[in-house]
Amino acid sequence: MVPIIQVKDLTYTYQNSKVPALQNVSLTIEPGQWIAIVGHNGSGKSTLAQMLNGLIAPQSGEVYIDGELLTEESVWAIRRKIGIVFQSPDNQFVGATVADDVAFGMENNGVPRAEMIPRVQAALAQVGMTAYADHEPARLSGGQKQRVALAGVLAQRPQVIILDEATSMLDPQGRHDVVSLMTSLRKTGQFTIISITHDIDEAALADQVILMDNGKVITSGTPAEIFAQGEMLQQHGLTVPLSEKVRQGLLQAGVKVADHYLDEEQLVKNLWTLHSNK
Ligand SMILES: Nc1ncnc2c1ncn2[C@@H]1O[C@H](COP(=O)(O)OP(=O)(O)OP(=O)(O)O)[C@@H](O)[C@H]1O
Repeated sequence: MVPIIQVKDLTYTYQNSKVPALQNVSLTIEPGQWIAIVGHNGSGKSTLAQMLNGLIAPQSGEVYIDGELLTEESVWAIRRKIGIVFQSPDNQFVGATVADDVAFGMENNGVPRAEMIPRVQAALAQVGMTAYADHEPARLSGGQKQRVALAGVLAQRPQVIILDEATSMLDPQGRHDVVSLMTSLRKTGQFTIISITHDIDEAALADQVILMDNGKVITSGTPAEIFAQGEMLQQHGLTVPLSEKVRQGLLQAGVKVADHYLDEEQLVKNLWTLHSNK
């Protein structure tokens, strides 16, 4: 299988900075996966995301999307394969109505008008925002705005969706709505989802977690593999999910919980089984 994303030895230093934002970053992402990229502020996550769709060109190294090398010539075709939803719900709207806004990316890509309408409708249905098609984007809640931004990306039928801290400015309900949407998009198997996040509980839902620090990839693995390394996470300024803290606390107190990472639901089941078998 051709990896959907392959990054080889990427290095980048911003013009006005002495410290590299990315240093020899290499990684391979298989299609259909949900990847969480975690790391504390300034670790290089957003720079990497912008490099994946050619918003920033690498100073050295290579980016391959779906087997194709990202170059000045290929960047426009490749951008159609990769949609990004950014952090701020307020800075990504251009249309007067929600429907106009969802259509905007397709207009830029020269999709015929007759094709645009059903694609807008389908994308709005996919994010549960059909009833808001004629609303002004500015009047929506933060979570609704991010769902509309995601609809704009979906309407372009990308292979990869990057969410660059797309839930970080949302209230718990908005965050929950966007994360549920990501879960349902994953189930379709049609997209590779790359979520850059500070929310470790959100990262726990991913298939793979990539930990970055100081412009480097420190480690990657399943959430279970990564969260079992609590000390290492702390060294890089991150915490472990609540369920893992509870599990470790219980182990220390002599409770015979499972000896590996469990998400909240699995931990509750594990404790219930222990209780029932007493
Ligand atoms: N436009 C810029 N000009 C100069 N330096 C920059 C610029 N953008 C980012 N940097 C620097 O590059 C490094 C990586 O930043 P980047 O935004 O990629 O990290 P991040 O992990 O996404 O951080 P955050 O979680 O805060 O968004 C940091 O040292 C940052 O200060």
